[in-house]
Amino acid sequence: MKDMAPSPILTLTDLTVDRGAARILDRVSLSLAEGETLALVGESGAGKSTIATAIMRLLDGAKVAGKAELDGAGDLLALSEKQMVRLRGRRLSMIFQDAGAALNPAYTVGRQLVTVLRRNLGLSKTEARARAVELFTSVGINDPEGRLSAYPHQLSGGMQQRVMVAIALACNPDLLLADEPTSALDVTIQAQIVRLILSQTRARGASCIFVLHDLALASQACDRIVVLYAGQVVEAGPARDILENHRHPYTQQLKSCVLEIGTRELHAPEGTVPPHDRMPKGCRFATRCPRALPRCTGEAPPLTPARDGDGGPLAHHFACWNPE
Ligand SMILES: Nc1ncnc2c1ncn2[C@@H]1O[C@H](COP(=O)(O)OP(=O)(O)OP(=O)(O)O)[C@@H](O)[C@H]1O
Repeated sequence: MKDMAPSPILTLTDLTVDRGAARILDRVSLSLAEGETLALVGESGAGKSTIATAIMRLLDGAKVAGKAELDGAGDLLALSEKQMVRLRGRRLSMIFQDAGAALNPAYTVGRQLVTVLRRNLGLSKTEARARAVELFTSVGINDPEGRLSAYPHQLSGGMQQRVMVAIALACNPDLLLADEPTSALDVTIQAQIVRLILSQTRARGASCIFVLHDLALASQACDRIVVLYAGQVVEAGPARDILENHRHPYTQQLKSCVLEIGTRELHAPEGTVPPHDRMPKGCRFATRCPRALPRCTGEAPPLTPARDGDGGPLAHHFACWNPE
């Protein structure tokens, strides 16, 4: 019988990142199916951006171990910089938190987009300009022809991020990494930009890893959620399972914080994350966990499937000795 499971476009195996004595990411494994959107959630410092940046091979001054296999390209962590240059933009693209800082202030946004199109797709000047107008239209930029000659500072934050989305999607990448692309924007336009990124990636059949703070938004917008705590995956699975049938007490805390405060912003649960260079040997969440048992401080819980016999990398799993 033909296997109908979607094939993974990206598989991370034991991705580990050290900065000096601090272990920022600890054996993170996850898989992303073709055409799937996956949200990385967790409070500040959990390592979400580090995962995205490690996949792009844009981490400076860190020691990276493990594997990041992109379908058809092999282990990204083992490729040369020259090979990575060929993949960035074409197969992998990233949208950063602050579009204002990511765009070059000295060039018009049209020139920046046209350059990407010409360099990666080998289009002529006229073809690239026509394609740039189409892309600006698809990301909801009014007067796309006129806006091509604007400098970044002449555009609002929301417009700048739309330009970044157009640049990131210009070469139809297979995988888009969006690192909290709305954190520098007004609350009123945050959801619009998230929806725009997801609709545009889905329309192109691309996969997307979305770094988000907001568990509610992640569960509405994405297919799967990975919850990170202090550099480790504590729970992962289909978005609905994570929202409605989560097993890890940290996921519960993330969810109740949002619900209690009644905003769309993720507020950190009480207490603080242990420092990276002094992580406990047991469960890292034990010091803040209302369900902690003596075992939790002595022994780290392994990731366990939430349902018997449900062991695939895309299934719901969690790491806890005393789950909800
Ligand atoms: N360039 C750097 N030098 C030193 N430490 C860093 C650097 N970048 C990140 N870190 C540390 O790595 C840890 C993980 O950071 P990361 O930005 O990946 O977390 P995050 O979950 O994305 O948080 P946020 O939501 O605040 O962006 C943090 O403790 C951070 O201080």
